Amino acid sequence: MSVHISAKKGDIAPTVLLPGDPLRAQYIAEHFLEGAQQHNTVRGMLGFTGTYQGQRVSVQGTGMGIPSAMIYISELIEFYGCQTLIRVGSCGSYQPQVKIRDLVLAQAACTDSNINNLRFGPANFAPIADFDLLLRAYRAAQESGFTAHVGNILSSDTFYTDDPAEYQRWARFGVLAVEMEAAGLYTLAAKHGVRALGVMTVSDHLVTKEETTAEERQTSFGQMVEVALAAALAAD
Ligand SMILES: O=P(O)(O)O[C@H]1O[C@H](CO)[C@@H](O)[C@H]1O
Ligand SMILES: O=c1cc[nH]c(=O)[nH]1
Repeated sequence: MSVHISAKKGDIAPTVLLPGDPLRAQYIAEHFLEGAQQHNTVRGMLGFTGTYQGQRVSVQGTGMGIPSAMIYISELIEFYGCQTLIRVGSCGSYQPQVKIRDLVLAQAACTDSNINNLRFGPANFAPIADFDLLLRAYRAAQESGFTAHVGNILSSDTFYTDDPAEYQRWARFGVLAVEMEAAGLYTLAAKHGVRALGVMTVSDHLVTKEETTAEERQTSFGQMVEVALAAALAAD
């Protein structure tokens, strides 16, 4: 086992879906995977491995925020040898055309986190998605008739901000939406030479103030998982 995951080497598939919420990991295992076995309960950060259309897939909760997510992602890559990591999360829309329940495929992820300032000093590193995964996810969404927006997002260190209009600075530069982990995922994928993508569902809207209900989130959430699985397995 690694420090935060109790699975044995080999128990986790090379392809892993990464929801922030560990109970979403359980939901995905129960509704999308066949023969899913729980591989982690340490700190309640549930992880499961099963098959999807005959191919092994794992799903591992990451917790909220870049620091928590980077712990799990580091261990998945360095200890378990995972090669394809796809975040499946919720996000808040910054743009009127990115509507509630739409999908956002994060081509790149800005961040207000200090992770890359620590590495690169005054220069900036641009965390980006794996192009192949991104293309396959977009095509999968199109083929299924799901509305998916491709572009830049913000991975923020804060969920609650002092200034509710702060998002407009990012929105003016075309940033589509905010979440809290993708920049950490993309940075670690670049460091280790593995593939990563963030597929998000818009759960709330900073412009219109709309929010999804729990039931709605479950329905659109299914689209996000379908797209992530199609992209991951088509690329294998
Ligand atoms: O729905 P998840 O995957 O947790 O993602 C989003 O939701 C959490 C905030 O509520 C943050 O983790 C953010 O990135
Ligand atoms: O991080 C997040 C996730 C969903 N919605 C937000 O506004 N922020």
